[in-house]
Amino acid sequence: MRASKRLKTGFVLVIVLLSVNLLAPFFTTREVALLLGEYEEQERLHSNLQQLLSALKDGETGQRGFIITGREDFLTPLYQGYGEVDKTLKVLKQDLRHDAALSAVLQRLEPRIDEQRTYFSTVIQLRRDQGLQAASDLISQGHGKQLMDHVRSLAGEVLVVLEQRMLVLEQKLRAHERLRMVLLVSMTVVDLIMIGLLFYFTFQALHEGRQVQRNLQGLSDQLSSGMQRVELRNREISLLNRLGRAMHLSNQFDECYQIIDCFAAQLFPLNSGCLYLYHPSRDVLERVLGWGGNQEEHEMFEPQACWAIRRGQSHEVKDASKDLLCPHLHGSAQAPQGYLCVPLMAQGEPLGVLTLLGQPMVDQDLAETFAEQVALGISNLSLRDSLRQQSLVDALTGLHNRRFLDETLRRELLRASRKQLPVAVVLLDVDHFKRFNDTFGHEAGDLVLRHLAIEMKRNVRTSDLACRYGGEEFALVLPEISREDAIERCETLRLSVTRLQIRYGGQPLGPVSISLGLAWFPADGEQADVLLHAADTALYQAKHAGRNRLCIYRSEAGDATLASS
Ligand SMILES: Nc1nc2c(ncn2[C@@H]2O[C@H](COP(=O)(O)OP(=O)(O)OP(=O)(O)O)[C@@H](O)[C@H]2O)c(=O)[nH]1
Repeated sequence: MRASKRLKTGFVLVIVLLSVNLLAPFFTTREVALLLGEYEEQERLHSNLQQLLSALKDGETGQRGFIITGREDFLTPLYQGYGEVDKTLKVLKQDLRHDAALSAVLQRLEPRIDEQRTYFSTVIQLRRDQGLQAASDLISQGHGKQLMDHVRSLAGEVLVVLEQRMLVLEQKLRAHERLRMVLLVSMTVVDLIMIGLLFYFTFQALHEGRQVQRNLQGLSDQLSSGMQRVELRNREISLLNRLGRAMHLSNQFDECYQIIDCFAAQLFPLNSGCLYLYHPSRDVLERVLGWGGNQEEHEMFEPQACWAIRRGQSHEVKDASKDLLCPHLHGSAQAPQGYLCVPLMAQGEPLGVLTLLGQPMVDQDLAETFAEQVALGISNLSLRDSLRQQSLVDALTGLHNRRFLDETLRRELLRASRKQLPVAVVLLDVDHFKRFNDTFGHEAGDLVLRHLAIEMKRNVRTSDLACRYGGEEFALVLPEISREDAIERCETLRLSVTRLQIRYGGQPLGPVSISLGLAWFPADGEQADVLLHAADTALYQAKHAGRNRLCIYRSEAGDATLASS
């Protein structure tokens, strides 16, 4: 039973007991009052009878006084005593009319009193008439004494009965008194017990109330900390979503690393961290990003130096004296305090590792979700970059394609314009290329194109651009080059092509030559299409002039100049 319920029951019991406490004395007191009334009645009867005897005695004394002295005034007590006796006798008869035993005694007593009164009257009259001697003689016969003794004996009978009754009533009164005391004491004890129990239940109820309050407070605290955790989780989820979206929109790795840096600082504000990615050679991991002041970490390390990479799962170190410390973190000031390495995986392939250091330890689930997002973002970016590279590279020759040329040439011209530097644009075409196809087959023609591409790459600087412009036509963009150097470069290429000895299926394909047209920025045009058109015009002129030569565009004449033959 709960304390509050016990408390209610206790209150009801106390009210019941208090009611009994009030009623019990009422009943016992009423009983005692009745007994007392009865006792007083017996006592009054007893007293009346004593009074009656006393009056008779007074009367006898008065009668003796008169006999001895002869003086009438001695008779006054006798007359008064008999008056009193009559009155008392009448009252006694009235009071004892329902008491058969005592009424019978009274009925026997009354004639005796009357007889005694007659005897006294006779003696008194004799004294008056015949004197003292005659009265004394009569008295000395002892009849008067006998009458008095008889009266006393009858009155004594009544007195004894009354005294016995009074004794019985006294005993009853004492018994009632004892009962009342026992009741009083026991009720008091029960009351005290009940009050004690009430105190106990009240204390229990209060204690239970406080316990309930503490429980409620605990629940409230749990709820509020749960809400805080939910809010934190929501914030983390929102940050992770934003990280994913931002990485998806990013086209460059540097920008992508900045995004990771920005979100890592918000998700793990109390920790520092590093992001390592596999080098294209895949034999080492390079640090591409670090945040939170951990510059003492290694710039690169071998895959074997990280337990997370070796095991293919997160590696957490809470106590450096008990857990395995990754070798790539040897010498780190923060790592012995605790760290977490999470491998970055995409489509089952390891991309790198995320290392989070410092106290408090990061939430592993959050770190792994973050690592998943980062791996996905980097993997997508790599894929997009690779697709973009593929879309800008010609599959046959490995040179950039025309689309790349269009993008790059515009940028190069802007840069050259800012710096006021020249740019040479060259278009070149294999002479009588159709013959290779027709004579040896299309694949042989492809082979010629691939050899030409190799020669082009060999003869340009890394800052130059060699592209397949379309079909058997190619382009060169040579920034920051003097006119002489550009002509020399074209000539070197043309001559190297003529020295080619290409064989297809064991069969020599014969001599290969190219024709080239050169236009000049800014002299021949400032726009890409204008320059390309000028170079094409010069190329046409080279073909027209007999092929295997370079022609330079002449803008003022709208014509091209032969530079070589
Ligand atoms: N094998 C091969 N042939 C190609 C490719 N692209 C274009 N061609 C062929 O190259 C030939 C180009 O020939 P033409 O433009 O008539 O001129 P040409 O034979 O090069 O003679 P010139 O007047 O010296 O340019 C066409 O037959 C095309 O089909 C390619 O990728 N591979």
